[in-house]
Amino acid sequence: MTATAPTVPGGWSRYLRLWLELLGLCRRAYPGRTAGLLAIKLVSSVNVAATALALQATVDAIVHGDVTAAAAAGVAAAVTYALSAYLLTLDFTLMILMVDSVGALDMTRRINDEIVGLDALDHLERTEVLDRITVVQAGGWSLVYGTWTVVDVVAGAIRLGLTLLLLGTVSPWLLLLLVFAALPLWLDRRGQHAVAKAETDTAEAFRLQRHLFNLATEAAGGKEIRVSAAGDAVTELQTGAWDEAVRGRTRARLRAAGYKVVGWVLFTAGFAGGLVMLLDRAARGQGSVGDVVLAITVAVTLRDSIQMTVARVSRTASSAGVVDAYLWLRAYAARARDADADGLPTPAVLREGITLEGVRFTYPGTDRATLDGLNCHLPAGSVVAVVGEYGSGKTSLVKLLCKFYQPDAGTIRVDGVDLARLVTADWHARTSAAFQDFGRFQIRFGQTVGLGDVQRLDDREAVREAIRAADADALVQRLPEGLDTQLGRRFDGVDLSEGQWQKTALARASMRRTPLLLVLDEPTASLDAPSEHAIFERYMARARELSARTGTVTVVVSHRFSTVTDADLILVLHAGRIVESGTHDELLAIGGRYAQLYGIQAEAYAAG
Ligand SMILES: Nc1ncnc2c1ncn2[C@@H]1O[C@H](COP(=O)(O)OP(=O)(O)OP(=O)(O)O)[C@@H](O)[C@H]1O
Repeated sequence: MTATAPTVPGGWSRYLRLWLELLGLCRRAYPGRTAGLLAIKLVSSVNVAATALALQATVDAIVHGDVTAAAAAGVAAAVTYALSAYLLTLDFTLMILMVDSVGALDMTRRINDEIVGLDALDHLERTEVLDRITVVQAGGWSLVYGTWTVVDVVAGAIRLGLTLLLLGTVSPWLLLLLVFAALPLWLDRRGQHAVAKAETDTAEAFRLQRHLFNLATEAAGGKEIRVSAAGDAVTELQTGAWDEAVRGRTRARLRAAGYKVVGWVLFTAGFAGGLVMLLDRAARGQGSVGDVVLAITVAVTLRDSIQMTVARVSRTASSAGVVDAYLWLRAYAARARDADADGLPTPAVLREGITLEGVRFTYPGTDRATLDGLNCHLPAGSVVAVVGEYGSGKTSLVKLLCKFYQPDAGTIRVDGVDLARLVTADWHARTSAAFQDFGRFQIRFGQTVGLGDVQRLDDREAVREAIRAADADALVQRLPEGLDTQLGRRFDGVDLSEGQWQKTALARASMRRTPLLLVLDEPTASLDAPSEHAIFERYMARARELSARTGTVTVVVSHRFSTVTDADLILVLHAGRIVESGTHDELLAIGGRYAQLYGIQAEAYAAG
């Protein structure tokens, strides 16, 4: 995926399409409730005019001495007035139900499916994507709420239109109130725009604050913070981030409030002028008494109508920040998926292997290449060791092989086909990997292993086989309920040591039967020397077995050189470049960097 931002097609129509789509979602999930809500909003919007007309008829009937007509119109006025209050309560209750169910449940699932479930990893390290995910995840419900607010705006506009129509029948001059009504709307929108921008601008500071909070309260980071007495320093950093975020948002909210006050002052002036004119007409005996009552009734409710419409438009505008972020993320995800849609199938078996040609890679948001000028061939069926000092780029190289990122330049070929052209999900389905920062899935032990091949998640025999491959049989035997043991103390389960968690990650990586790429990134970093030895022996045997079955390339990353001496090919990385490559014996014979570092480590081990 390229680093450029996606363009979201369609100006205003894109909002309209999304609102209609979300209304469709509500209709499919709750047809009765959706129809009910639409009906309530429509009836409410015409009800005010009905009340005003009934009052006008009542007063005129009284003036003409027609008691029966006056009583009938009076009852109609009372019923429509009571109906307003009843509909308001019903509307509120149904709205809450709708937003809770569709907004919280269905939208969260959608957001996860559409955006968070992207196959690549680079989006999780791009701030422009992360900022939007922060906004959307916190406000998924507001997408649905915003949609219904748009329906409210339409209903409010109908109500406002009817109100103005009735006022126009009394005096066309009263229609000027429309101009005064538009001013607060426009000013309020400007304020909301500033607030939405401030929310996106400060999302990073909020994320930092949450990260620091989690760091201090979760067991892993919390231990180190307590031992190093860094609690105050972390709190200070957290307060700083919080302060920055809140200050930005408060400034924008104050500006928005200022716009609102100015808008209301202007409207109040216009409204007062209209009332003076009405009183003048009444004093000069123009129109019926009923007309005057009608004008006063609707003029009084006009204030409410406008206030409600302004509030709804601002609510819609305030959810526009979330809508924009959501549409941007959808376009981003669609582009990523489109790039994959025409992808080529992953081969069933590797025949030649994986070839890197002039590969350069720079992490998103950084300006220095982490890997540069990588040229090498990883033959099908081989065990390739990648060694080098800390930070030399070993893990970055395997991330490229796993297609989590795209190189900035150069190509990675799989049996001659550019890896970028293979369907990412298919390539992932044929990749097995245990990473250095392995996941600690706090579910049942059997599941944490079975997740390595979801199709065989419940295949206990397959899970047991993977456990044996990772030399973790003894660990399972010690667990109170074996494969069914719940992991993680937070869930009333068993906590594992670092080495034991690493073994579960290794077992997970052993679930797939036909991977084309098997990545073991520092697979024994948390294990003791005997376990390390046993694991390497088992993995060399497994690599040979996979090699015969599917031509799998096994890539082992290690900075302990002694563990990889049996590899078919050793790549020595230094500052993002391959500086030497060959077998252990060949590299020793060269007497270069590998030989030097191997010698130093062997001495250190002997001394230890
Ligand atoms: N997500 C990232 N964003 C930006 N820079 C990164 C990221 N991950 C790694 N780097 C940088 O890339 C360089 C290579 O890191 P990498 O993890 O590939 O090295 P490594 O050889 O695997 O190191 P180690 O032996 O410590 O695991 C380092 O300078 C690191 O800071």
